[in-house]
Amino acid sequence: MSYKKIVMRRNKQIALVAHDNKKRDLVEWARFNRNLLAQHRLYATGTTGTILAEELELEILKLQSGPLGGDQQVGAKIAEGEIDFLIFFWDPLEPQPHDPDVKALLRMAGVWNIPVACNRASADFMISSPLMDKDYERLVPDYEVHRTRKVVIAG
Ligand SMILES: O=C(CO)COP(=O)(O)O
Repeated sequence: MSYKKIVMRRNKQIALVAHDNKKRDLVEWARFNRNLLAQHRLYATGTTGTILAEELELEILKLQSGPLGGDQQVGAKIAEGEIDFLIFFWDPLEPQPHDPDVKALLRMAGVWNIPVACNRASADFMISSPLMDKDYERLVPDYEVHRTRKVVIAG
């Protein structure tokens, strides 16, 4: 895999998502880190975003609720290069009606080398990392080979 280096924008674009049993964890974490989060541009799936906007009194760009396509919207934003970090407290103990979308979102983060925090410990490491600094150059996979892939059609 070859990579292109990109200089990251000063204000990072962070997507915040939590399943219902994990919303309390995310809210507590976000309250504690409110001032750090306030320096960035925040996106969230519908219900998570509504709760966070109320709790933090910060502007949050709200997408659809997860089961209605919110995870897919976050995934699309990742593919379009609009999200720098994903904080996704997914529930490891309960199946979701939109599990395929959850998997697809995590897959997009993998495809585009996006840092993902799936719980409070990993979110702590992410938000406190010196790599959040504006000079950090992110490695973006170069998928030119895939884009120009030739498919031989028999017949
Ligand atoms: O279901 C979700 C993520 O998979 C989150 O959606 P809500 O923020 O709308 O609850």
